[in-house]
Amino acid sequence: MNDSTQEILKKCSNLLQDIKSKNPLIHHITNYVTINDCANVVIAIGGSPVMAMDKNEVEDIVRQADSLVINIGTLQESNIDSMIIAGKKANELKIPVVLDPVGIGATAFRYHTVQKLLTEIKFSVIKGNMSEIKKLYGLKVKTKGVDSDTDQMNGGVIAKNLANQLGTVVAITGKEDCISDGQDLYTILNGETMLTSITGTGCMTTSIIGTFLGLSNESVYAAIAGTMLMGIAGEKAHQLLRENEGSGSYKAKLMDCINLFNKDTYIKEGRLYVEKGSQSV
Ligand SMILES: Nc1ncnc2c1ncn2[C@@H]1O[C@H](COP(=O)(O)OP(=O)(O)O)[C@@H](O)[C@H]1O
Ligand SMILES: Cc1ncsc1CCOP(=O)(O)O
Ligand SMILES: [Mg+2]
Repeated sequence: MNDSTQEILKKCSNLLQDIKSKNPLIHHITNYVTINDCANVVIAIGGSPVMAMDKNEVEDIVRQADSLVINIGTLQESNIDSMIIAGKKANELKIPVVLDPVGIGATAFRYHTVQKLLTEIKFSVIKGNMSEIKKLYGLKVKTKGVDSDTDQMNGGVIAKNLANQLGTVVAITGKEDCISDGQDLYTILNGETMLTSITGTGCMTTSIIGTFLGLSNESVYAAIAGTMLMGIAGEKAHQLLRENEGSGSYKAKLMDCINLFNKDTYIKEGRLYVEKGSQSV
């Protein structure tokens, strides 16, 4: 691990402490499958969630918020205007916005909505699984609902190129997580296959990134800190599983590990690989 890796882990650690002391408010326009889990992870790391979707109130809510999470998991026509109103207001007020394009490859409706969101809103971070980011990048993908493509090949190149194209930070989750601001590439080796045995770990990762964004003006560190937190917590939760305990117990332990994640955890457990811009990926 080189110095710059250590510095980044320290930065993640400091950001987490800031969340705990400042309690940022995170506005979500999100899906009804994982909404409660997303609210709980935000609280577990020290933030304060508010879920508000109606177009009559999103502008008032986002004004009070430190960041905005837009997640299209159960996209409905009525929420598209809300997303655009909230996103534009957030941009105007310089409140960071993160997008999770859940299941973008599953329907034309989701795909065209994301294209519209991209023309109307400037996102600080776009976080998706491999299928979602490949679709956004214009590749042909095998789509099965909101599930991810297990082929993780070229994740680094895709993250970097897409981040460049869209002028944002791109975070791809999977066996390895690839994060890029278009210049540097950060690969997170933390993670645990059991994270895929419960729904919502991707959405929760996005909400955690959103919480970090509420305090950091460097989006790439918010994306690293948020993504790595889920990977490490996933590993720790797995270590705590006893015989005869399955995905239900894993979910409860995951929430505990997210809540008990402390300032030293990044430094002790973080497995991060950094490739600076001049190095080709
Ligand atoms: N094969 C895997 N091995 C280890 N960790 C994984 C694996 N697949 C996904 N993860 C982790 O699970 C979490 C959710 O990622 P992912 O499954 O890609 O998102 P989504 O739930 O949106 O499909 C992330 O923390 C990611 O690092
Ligand atoms: C199952 C499902 N269906 C629509 S949204 C959703 C949750 C997706 O959560 P994640 O992207 O974290 O797996
Ligand atoms: Mg997802």
